[in-house]
This record gives sequence, C-alpha cells and structure tokens, in this order.
Amino acid sequence: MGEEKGYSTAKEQETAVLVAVTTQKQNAEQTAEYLAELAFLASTSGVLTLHSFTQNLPKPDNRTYVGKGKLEDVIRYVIDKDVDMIIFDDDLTPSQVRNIEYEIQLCGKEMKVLDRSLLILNIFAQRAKTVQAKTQVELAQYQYMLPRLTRMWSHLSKQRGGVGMRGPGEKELETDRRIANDRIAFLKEKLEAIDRQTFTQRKHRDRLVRVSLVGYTNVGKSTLMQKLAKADVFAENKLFATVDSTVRKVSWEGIPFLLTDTVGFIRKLPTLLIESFKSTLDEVREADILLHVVDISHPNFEEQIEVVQGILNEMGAGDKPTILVFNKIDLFPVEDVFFEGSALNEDGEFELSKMERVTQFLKQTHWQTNQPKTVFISAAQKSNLNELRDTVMQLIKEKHYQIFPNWMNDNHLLGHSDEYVPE
Ligand SMILES: Nc1nc2c(ncn2[C@@H]2O[C@H](COP(=O)(O)OP(=O)(O)OP(=O)(O)O)[C@@H](O)[C@H]2O)c(=O)[nH]1
Ligand SMILES: [Mg+2]
Repeated sequence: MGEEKGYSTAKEQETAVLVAVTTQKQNAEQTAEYLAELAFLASTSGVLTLHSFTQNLPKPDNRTYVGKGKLEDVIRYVIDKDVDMIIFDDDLTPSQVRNIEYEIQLCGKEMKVLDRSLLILNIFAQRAKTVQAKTQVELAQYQYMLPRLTRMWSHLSKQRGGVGMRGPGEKELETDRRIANDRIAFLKEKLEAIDRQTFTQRKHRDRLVRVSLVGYTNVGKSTLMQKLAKADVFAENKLFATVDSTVRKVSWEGIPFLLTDTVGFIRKLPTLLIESFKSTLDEVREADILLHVVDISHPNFEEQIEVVQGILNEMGAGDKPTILVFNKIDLFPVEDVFFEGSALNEDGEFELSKMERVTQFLKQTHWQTNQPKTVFISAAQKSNLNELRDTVMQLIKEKHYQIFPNWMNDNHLLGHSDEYVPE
C-alpha cells in the first residue's frame, strides 16, 4: 500500500477551463472582465478554474464558437491537465454543442461542456429553497436541455453535477424528449397552481407600500435588507446567494411598508430563467419603489447599472420611482481622491471621518444626481443609513398617503414605536 501514500482519498475539487471570444462587439478588456466573472460563477458552484482561452474573431464561430484550431488547443489542454469541464462564456446554440461534442468524441476523453447559462442554472438549482423557486429552476433546466438533447446532454440526469454528463446512445433520445416534454407540462401546471395560491395570498395582504431591493448580484442587497429590516437574511460573498425573494413588514415613523429582497441580476442572465422566475420577479414588477443597489467598489459598476436597468426595462419595471443606492463606500480607495473638505484640525488629524470624506467626495461626482435620487452608503458599516432612510421615507410617504388619504386622522393619536437601527 506504500505506493498510495500522498494521494488524497477525499473527493477533489472539480476543475475547469474557460473559453471566450473577443469580437467586434466585445473588446479585450470586456472579455477579461467577463472571464473574471465567469471564474467567480464557477467558484460559486464549487469549480476551480485552471486556465482561460480567448480568441479574436469578428463574431463567435457558428460551428464551434471558437475556430477549429483553437478548440483543438483547448481539448489538448484539458486532456494534458486532466480537467473536468470546459465552460464557454456565451450561450452555445444546440448545433454548436453538437459540433463541439463531436470534436471531443474524436479525442476519446470524457469532459463536461457547459456555457454561462447552464452554469447559472446549476447555481440556482443548488440554492433554491422554496418549492416555487425549485420548480422554477427545474422548468428552466428542462427548457434549456430540450433543444440540446444530444448524446452528451442526455439521460436527463438533472441532479446536481449530472448536467453536462455524457449519456447513453441515440436510442434513448426519443424517450428522453418525451419525458422532458411531459415534465415541462407538469412543472408549468404546478407553477400555475402556486401562482394562483400566492396571488390570493397577496390579495389578502394589506395594500401597503411595497419597496423592492434590486441590483446586480453580490452588491449587498441582502446585507442592506438585514440592516433595514433587522431580518435574518442570508448574505454571502458568492454570486446568487439569494434565489428566493424575502418579504418583511417594516415600520418607520409609524408607517408600515413591505420590503423585499430579490434575486440578483447578472449580465447575460438566461432568458429562460427570467421567464420561469416571472412570479418571483412579480415582487419587483408590483413594487411601488425600487432601491437599485450598486457596488461602487466594483471596477465595472457603471456597466452593471446598465445591465440591471436593461433587465428592469425588459420586465416593464424600468420607470418606477427609483433610488440609486451606491453601497460599499468603505471600500472606495480614499488615497486616490481629492478632498475639498479634508481640512486638518490642530492635532493634524482630519476633521471629517474617512467615511464622511468619501461621502463628501462622492457627492461632488457626476454619480450624484436627482434623477434618480442617489445615496452613498456602506451597509456593512451602517454608514449614511439615516440619509438613505430619509430619502426612502419621502417616497414612501407620498405613496402611502395616496393609498390611505385618512391615515393621519386615523393614526395621529396612536403612539408609534419606530423600529430603526441607529447609525
Ligand atoms: N465592504 C463591504 N462589504 C459589503 C457591504 N455590503 C455587503 N457587503 C458584502 O458583499 C457580499 C455580498 O453581500 P450580499 O448581501 O449577499 O449581496 P446580494 O446583493 O444580496 O447578493 P446576491 O443575493 O448574490 O445577489 C457579502 O460578502 C457582504 O458581506 C459593504 O457595505 N461593504
Ligand atoms: Mg442576496
């Protein structure tokens, strides 16, 4: 047994190589950023990225996404280093999957082929907790898989880790397609039943003002929800920590309202997921006020704002009263900024705290606007949360008095206990 020494018996972490193309529409810098995000997505689902391949093309190759020679390089690397999977940054068409699968078969080694959507679907599947979210993810998985049912995607091993595995021969394909179609029909019916139930529940809920936290994934929505609603919400430095939406009733200045934490958005969010998460996203669609949370410490936060705005527009929620909440200002690089207010006191110390100086600086930038309103905060450090509350309160009050014109008369004699976290 001596020769086995040094080998770990624990299950090793799965490994991946990433593949992306730089095109006329996507420059090299963007490709690098997308790849970094793809590696983060992979690590969120427990997969270690070993290497990335990129190719410059006018547009992705119709047949095999990258050119044939490049694909051979990738496959050779995967064989040499015994990598488990290849992850493509863009969605592959069913025929690209077939062609890539064919090239892989020629080399005789088993390897999984995933694209961005499938990776995101897998993460959603791992994270969904409620019956509704689980059903939504499963529906999206089947809809994704159906047109791609080739030998590789087959045998409906939809369990975690099973997606992308090589399946049995052509014979089972027809059966698989039939099973998939039946399952899709069943899941749709199940979702409709859940929808009817939640619709009835919602109808019976008070007609309170509804505020929704929206934003790119990992920007700090759940952390902010925790601070604002004192709710025990799961927050983590991973993508898509939240897949189910959480609603809390909060009361400020005697006015109750509903605060919702929602699933994070991401660039190239699979359309199938948007569709099947329709009812979860109804929380956003039915919201009166949106708090669009932005991670100002992220190098691409401006593009992330656009992605989120684009998805909101698609959902028909693009023109709701919105507050742009720039979060994580504690991570804003202080050294790089020029402070007009950075006067020193007699002891040679700054008169303003670091957070105050950063806030002051940010308020002089073009991000400070009134359309939509902006607030700069750190949810983690509870900085400027009072200002955020005041800004949100203005909008809540407007809406609240529209719904309950007699609220003041009915309630001004009652004592209110304000629940709010002081800074
Ligand atoms: N430094 C710093 N980190 C923060 C702040 N707010 C949140 N974070 C961290 O950012 C990470 C993501 O936070 P979440 O609250 O899970 O983000 P989310 O937007 O809910 O993410 P998803 O649910 O995945 O879309 C966590 O590690 C938080 O601790 C902040 O103000 N400053
Ligand atoms: Mg979250």
